[in-house]
Amino acid sequence: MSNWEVRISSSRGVPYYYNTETKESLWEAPAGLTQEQVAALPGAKQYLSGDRPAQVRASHLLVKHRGSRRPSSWKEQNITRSKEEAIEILKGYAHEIDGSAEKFAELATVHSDCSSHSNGGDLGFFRPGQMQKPFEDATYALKVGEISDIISTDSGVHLILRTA
Ligand SMILES: O=C(CCc1ccccc1)N[C@H](Cc1nc2ccccc2[nH]1)C(=O)O
Repeated sequence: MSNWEVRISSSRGVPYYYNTETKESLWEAPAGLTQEQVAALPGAKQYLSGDRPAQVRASHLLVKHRGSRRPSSWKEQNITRSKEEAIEILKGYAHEIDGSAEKFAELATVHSDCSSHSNGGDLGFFRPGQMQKPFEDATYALKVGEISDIISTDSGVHLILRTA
């Protein structure tokens, strides 16, 4: 069949169709493909399935470690703590936060290794395909107002508060 696949536009956060052979991109499904053929394209299940709300909003508190993809932050030029140490530190914050959104923003501002610290950890709205998968899945699994368990991404270990 054709060399079409479904991808996500990270700038617009919406799916588009990309032909890996002709390098052509389309916002709408290529003409001539049946509904079934579109649904069978690589990426269709992940990016076309409509069961997730279009966008969510979350704040997070990130503690990086030496295995982080970028072991540096506004706080610390060269982060050398182990992942285990990072998890222990984050457990301490989770205990202090104790489910409070206000405490979450306070601690994220002071302790988060992400630039979003300057905004209480707020990342703004995002859609499926824009954030690292473990982060996206954990956020969508939360109800608004809920705080996640500790989750791990290539960036480090996080606490997530879903806000919308
Ligand atoms: O990628 C960013 C910026 C994220 C951001 C989005 C929207 C508003 C403000 C910040 N910062 C990384 C750390 C990081 N890794 C993450 C992975 C998932 C979600 C948020 C993350 N933050 C880093 O600093 O290494």
